[in-house]
Amino acid sequence: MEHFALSAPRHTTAALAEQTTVFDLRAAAEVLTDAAAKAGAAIMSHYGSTEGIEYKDDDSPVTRADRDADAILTAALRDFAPSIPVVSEETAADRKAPLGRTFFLVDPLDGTKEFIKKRTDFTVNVGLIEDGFPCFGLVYAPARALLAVTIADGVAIEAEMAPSADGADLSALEHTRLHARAANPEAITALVSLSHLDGKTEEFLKGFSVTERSGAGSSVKFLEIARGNADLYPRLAPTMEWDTAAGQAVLEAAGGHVVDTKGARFAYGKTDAGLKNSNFIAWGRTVLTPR
Ligand SMILES: Nc1ncnc2c1ncn2[C@@H]1O[C@H](COP(=O)(O)O)[C@@H](OP(=O)(O)O)[C@H]1O
Ligand SMILES: [Mg+2]
Repeated sequence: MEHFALSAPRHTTAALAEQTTVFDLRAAAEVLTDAAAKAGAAIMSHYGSTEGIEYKDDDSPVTRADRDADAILTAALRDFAPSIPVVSEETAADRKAPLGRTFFLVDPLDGTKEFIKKRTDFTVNVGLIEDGFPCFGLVYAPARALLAVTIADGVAIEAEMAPSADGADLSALEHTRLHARAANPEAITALVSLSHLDGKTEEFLKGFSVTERSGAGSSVKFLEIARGNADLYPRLAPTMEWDTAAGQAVLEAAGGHVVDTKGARFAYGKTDAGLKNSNFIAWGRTVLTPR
């Protein structure tokens, strides 16, 4: 894989983040990589523990790991960009309240079911929405030491990064640029939710020549398409905006696509729907229609 230089200057103060009318994506990537390493360490400190697991209204679990990681990420965002609203899975009290043109979406631990089962497919997610679409995303799978983050418009990288309570320096990480692959329509690799697979998704997959298929939890599915390891992830079952914003940003910067069932780019800020997503389909470089 091609190496990509990380040469832009470091800006870490709130003042600098907000001086620019075009959001400083590079600064966001640095600050959030550091916060993700810390959040990952907090999550891993609870790995394998069954203490403090509660269940939300949609029956999805929330653990101490979710809450600790959320506190680290939201504090980092408030410090970095105090005037940009932060909507987090754990703290979004009123999901119907109007949001401005720009806001962060945080899912501190996506794939909580997989985390509880002590699998490795769970992630830390931070996305930035501008005018309805994700323009920045960070996805971090601490149990895989795998970081993916957008560092400039249309550029996403992956790096090996161990969780660390001391944080991390993005500039010091060895990294490669992410490129989604072009699909062979006769041999599609599809990814599906491990915990929320449904009949509609099974039906949809019959429209394509799927020769390989695997189940995974969390935004790892977006990541595997962005890494060029799979072609298709149909999601015809409920998710929330914070589940998908970061993964979509990374995948789009890698040359992939996330579309709604009409083929339009998947959009955000759906406060009328309480930030619930409608169905979507994630693709690598090639978007196919069912045969
Ligand atoms: N009934 C429901 N309504 C809204 N979102 C749901 C849902 N059931 C599952 N989800 C979302 O789907 C995510 C898991 O997706 P996957 O199955 O691909 O791993 C969950 O993320 P969390 O694990 O962060 O709660 C949760 O937000
Ligand atoms: Mg989630």
